[in-house]
Amino acid sequence: MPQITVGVSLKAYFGRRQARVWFAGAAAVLRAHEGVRSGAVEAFVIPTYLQLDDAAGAFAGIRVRLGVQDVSGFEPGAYTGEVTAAEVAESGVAYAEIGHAERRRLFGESDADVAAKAAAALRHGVTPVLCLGEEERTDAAGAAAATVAQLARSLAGAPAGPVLVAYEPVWAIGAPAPAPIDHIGTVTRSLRAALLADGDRSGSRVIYGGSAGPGLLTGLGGAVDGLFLGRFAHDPEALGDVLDEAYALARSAS
Ligand SMILES: O=C[C@H](O)COP(=O)(O)O
Repeated sequence: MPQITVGVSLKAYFGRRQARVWFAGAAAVLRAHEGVRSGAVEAFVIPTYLQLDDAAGAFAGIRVRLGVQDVSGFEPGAYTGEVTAAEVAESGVAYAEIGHAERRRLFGESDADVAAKAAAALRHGVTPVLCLGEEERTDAAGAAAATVAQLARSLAGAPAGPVLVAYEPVWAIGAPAPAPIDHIGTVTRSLRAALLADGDRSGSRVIYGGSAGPGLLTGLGGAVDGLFLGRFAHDPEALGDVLDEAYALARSAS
C-alpha cells in the first residue's frame, strides 16, 4: 500500500498554551485513526522550536513524526540564533522545513540559502520538506517549468538523499481556496519526473500545500503523495477528515 503523507505546520500562530491544547486534540484524532495506526498514512507535525517537547510528549506512542520550521545551513559553531541540522538530528526530529514562501519573502531567503540548508539537513540525515512554488499565478505549464527549475537550484550541491517536496504556489498560501486540481497535477507530475530522473533523490515524494483542507486530497487522487496543511488543520476534526481521505486514497491505490 503506498503511504500517503499528511503534514501540518503550525507556523507561529500559537503560543505554548494554545499549542498544548491543539496537540491534545490532534493526538486524540491521530491515536484513534486506523490509517495512522497501520502506517498507511504518515503524519507529521511542525510546531515552533519551543513547542517541540510539548509535541513529543503529547504524541508519545502515536506514529507522528516531528519537524522544525527552518534549519541552519551552517555546521555547529559561532552562529548566534541558528538551530543546526546536527542538533535537529540529535533531537530525534525527522523533518526540516526549508524555503517556505514566508521565509523567502519576509526574511530574504535566497535559493542559495535554501540549498545550503537542504545540504546541511541531508548531511545529518534530516529529511528536507522543501517548499517550492511559483510566486504569481500563471498557466500550469509555466508554473511547472518554474518550479522544476527552482527544485534544481534548491538542491544544488546537496548530498544524495530523499526530499519531501511541498509544492506550494505562493499565490495559494493563506488564500480562501487551494490552486485548481489540474494546475496542481501538472506541476506535481513535472516535479515527480524531475525527482525520478535524479539518481540522488530516490525515495523522494511530492505533497501539496496552500489552503489545503478537507476534500482536496480526494479530488487530487494519485497526483500527490499527500498534503501539507496550515490553517485548515487548526480544527482537529478537519485534520481527521483529511486523514480519512488519505487512508481511503492509500487503500484505493494498493
Ligand atoms: O505550511 C503550510 C502552507 O504554507 C499552507 O498554509 P495555509 O494552508 O494556511 O495556506
